[in-house]
Amino acid sequence: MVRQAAMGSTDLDPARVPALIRESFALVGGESGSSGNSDNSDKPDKIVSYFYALVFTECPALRDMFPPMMDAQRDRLFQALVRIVGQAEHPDSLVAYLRELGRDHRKYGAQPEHYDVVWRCLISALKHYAGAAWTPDMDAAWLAAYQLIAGTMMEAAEQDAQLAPAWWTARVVRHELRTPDIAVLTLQPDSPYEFRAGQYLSLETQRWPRVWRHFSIANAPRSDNTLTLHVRAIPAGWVSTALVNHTRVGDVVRLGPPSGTMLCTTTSMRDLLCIAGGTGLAPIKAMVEDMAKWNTTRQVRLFYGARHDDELYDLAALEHLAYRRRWLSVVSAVSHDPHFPGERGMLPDVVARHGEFFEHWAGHDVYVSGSVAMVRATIARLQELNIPLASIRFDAYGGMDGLWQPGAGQGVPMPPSAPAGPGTAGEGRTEGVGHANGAGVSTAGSWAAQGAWRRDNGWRAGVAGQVGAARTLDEWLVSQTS
Ligand SMILES: NC(=O)C1=CN([C@@H]2O[C@H](COP(=O)(O)OP(=O)(O)OC[C@H]3O[C@@H](n4cnc5c(N)ncnc54)[C@H](O)[C@@H]3O)[C@@H](O)[C@H]2O)C=CC1
Repeated sequence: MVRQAAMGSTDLDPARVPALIRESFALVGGESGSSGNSDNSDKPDKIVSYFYALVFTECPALRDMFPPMMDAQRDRLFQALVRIVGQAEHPDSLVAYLRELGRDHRKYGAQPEHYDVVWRCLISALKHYAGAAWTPDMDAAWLAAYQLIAGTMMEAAEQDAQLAPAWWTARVVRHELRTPDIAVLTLQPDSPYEFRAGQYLSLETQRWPRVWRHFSIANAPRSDNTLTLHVRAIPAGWVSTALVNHTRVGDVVRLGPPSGTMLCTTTSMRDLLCIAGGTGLAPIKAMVEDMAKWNTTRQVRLFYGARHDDELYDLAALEHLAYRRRWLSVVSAVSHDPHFPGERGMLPDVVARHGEFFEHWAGHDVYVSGSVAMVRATIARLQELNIPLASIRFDAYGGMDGLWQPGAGQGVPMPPSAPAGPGTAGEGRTEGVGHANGAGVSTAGSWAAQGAWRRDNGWRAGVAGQVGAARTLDEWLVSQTS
């Protein structure tokens, strides 16, 4: 019965799935994002802790895939749920994200049977905290959702396994301390690492096994296969501190697959406005380096901001590139030194000031990269300058997910109260959540349509097939646990 509901039978009208998912998520406090003042405010933390306790009880071997400290992991799972619930009306918009998540989970050693464990524990945890208000229709709605989630992830992982390793080892071949807090590292992966300029990767150090953090690749693809990362050591940031302060040439790290869609489109003829705050420069630098291989006509205005001038750690390289490529101009700005003789101010203000001279900011393709706060403030200011959202791309991670809701172009900024990613800002990106940019959101999808798409394309195995044999979710749960 439940499977039929997901596939569009009369048992559960598929059109009700998004509303049911939202309602049920609200029951466990999910509607407030993470913390709020309602009675539900601490439920998200509790539910995710409870979920992991169930997972590790049922399958103790899974504990070895996770880091000793689970705080960031808990946060990421909740953010992923928020994202899925937030886009429940548009499951087709989740497919690319879920495929990336599936590929990325190969590095943890995730197997198809693990998805079953996760499903049982997730639904048990949701029901436990929702209490009596939980209804059988909510079971069916979540099952429909999970069928898409797990099926898409497993399929992507399986396909990726034919093409690429689950992870790469890479040796540090260069380590430059540009400031006491910022290092530029060059890595030599052990086998070909294919990526596109503007993408990011996840990285694990030997010092902190199983703790993965995201960093943008700061270079265009090179013939020698090396990768450069820009890393700022964050106080109490395990991986970033290890990379900046405790990593030496010859050390080995592990890399996950490249992700992200903040790519420079070669088909557009428009000039570029690039805005980079601090180490957020990394993906922008990669794009500019890439453009140096093929661009001749498009003007690129790059605004590069730091708090103090000694933190403009890559300015010399940018100016050198601008000298050789006349289509590139770089404006550097310092925000926290009132005596700095050059351009002063926060990046959005500096960009707005220069817009007076460039009446055509609105005609530019815009790329923004930096902290969550910087990206939010910059997008808000760009909107004041009548720059259409559809022309703005940003490198979003973790906490940026809450910035977007389906609807227009690249997305629609939400109020600042939208969920941010506590505890991980500054450590690159939040693991397991990925980007929120891309080519807009289609409104054509539905859970039913996605189910049909899966079926037509031979969606098989895993949760979908197994649950299908049971008549109700509870029946299936009993059959799985007995
Ligand atoms: N390492 C990497 O590969 C990447 C890092 N990032 C993120 O970039 C950020 C870089 O941080 P930091 O180097 O510490 O730079 P930062 O926080 O010192 O900011 C640099 C500049 O950005 C602007 N800015 C910062 N906060 C702002 C706000 N609230 N409103 C308006 N403008 C603001 C200011 O002009 C400031 O001088 C981190 O959050 C990091 O996670 C993003 C992409 C890639």
